[in-house]
Amino acid sequence: MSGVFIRNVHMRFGRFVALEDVSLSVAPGEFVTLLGPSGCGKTTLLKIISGFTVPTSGHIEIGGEDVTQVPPEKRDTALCFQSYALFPHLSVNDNLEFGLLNKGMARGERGQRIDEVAAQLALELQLAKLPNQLSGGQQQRVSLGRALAMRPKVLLFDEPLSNLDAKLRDQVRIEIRRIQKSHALTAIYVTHDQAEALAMSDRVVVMNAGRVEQVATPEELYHAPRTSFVADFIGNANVIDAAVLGEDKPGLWRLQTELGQLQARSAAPPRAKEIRICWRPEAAELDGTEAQSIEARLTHRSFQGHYTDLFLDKEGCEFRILVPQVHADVGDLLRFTLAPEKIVLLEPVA
Ligand SMILES: Nc1ncnc2c1ncn2[C@@H]1O[C@H](COP(=O)(O)OP(=O)(O)OP(=O)(O)O)[C@@H](O)[C@H]1O
Repeated sequence: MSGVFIRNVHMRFGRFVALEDVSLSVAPGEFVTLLGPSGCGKTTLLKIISGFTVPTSGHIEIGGEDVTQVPPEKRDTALCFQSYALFPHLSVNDNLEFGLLNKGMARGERGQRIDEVAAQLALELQLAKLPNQLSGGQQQRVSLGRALAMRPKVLLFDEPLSNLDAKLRDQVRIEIRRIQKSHALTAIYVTHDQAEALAMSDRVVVMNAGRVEQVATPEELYHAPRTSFVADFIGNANVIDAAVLGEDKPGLWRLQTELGQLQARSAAPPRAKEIRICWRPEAAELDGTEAQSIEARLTHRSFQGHYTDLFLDKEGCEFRILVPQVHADVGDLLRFTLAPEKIVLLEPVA
């Protein structure tokens, strides 16, 4: 088992800074996702870990060894791309076997590995076909199978499920996770799909414009985002500005906001006098027992099945709440409560 250590990596393309001082430690057997919007540097970082790109400065360690200058084929990693990079003249079976042959694996074991991944990825009936006789989703699964069959110390994935339909994507996600866990492989997975990142990962690295915004478990990212970027990128959040007035009791902060004075509970003190705060739409309660309440006008409602999405406005400050049931019409004034524990203190206002 090998961990990956990324230390102070910078990457410049000419004058453009693609990665700025990125550091990250991935434990052996851990599944870590790089998540962020298009162009934030996820693929560049993955290419640096796999050895296809050498960083402008900084270091990569795999299994305790500095591999920054080691070529990709000499690192025990397998990279599974979004574009499949299959050998067009080889059958599916031979594509899956290629890396195993290069590794010098015995025939019996090769056959066993291929049968195993073919079954896991529902490719048993495709083994004799050539890549151009497969659908896009099947090609993507062959590419994935090729990486999984190798069982390298570190598995690297770049949006490997982008061409699968929703149902197959769910199944393959579970398979990837099962194989990775059962062989205790270290995995680094790139996606811009936050639902995928939350569902699959031990920890998620949220990236923004070449920098790491936050590294945390999915639960932590959702409930305790550190910045408004993270709060907004992971699920839905109401983000507003607040001025810190003081500490009413230890860990209970009084804030002045557009919604009036609010109390927020946080063991860590606010990072400045003027900060952003957020809360999740489902954190508010209509008819709640909490003393801290807010009155606002309903501007739109959208029925979602087991809950209703309410859009509210208080003197120009707009926000959303999710409630299980509501008997109110657009234009009505609604009172809802918001517990201080549900309000998260974010970064200083720039
Ligand atoms: N070889 C290169 N030369 C110049 N600029 C590059 C090069 N490779 C990447 N970049 C730039 O670096 C930035 C990060 O690219 P990268 O592919 O890492 O983004 P990403 O987060 O993976 O995006 P996506 O989700 O769209 O794949 C982009 O602005 C891209 O244009």
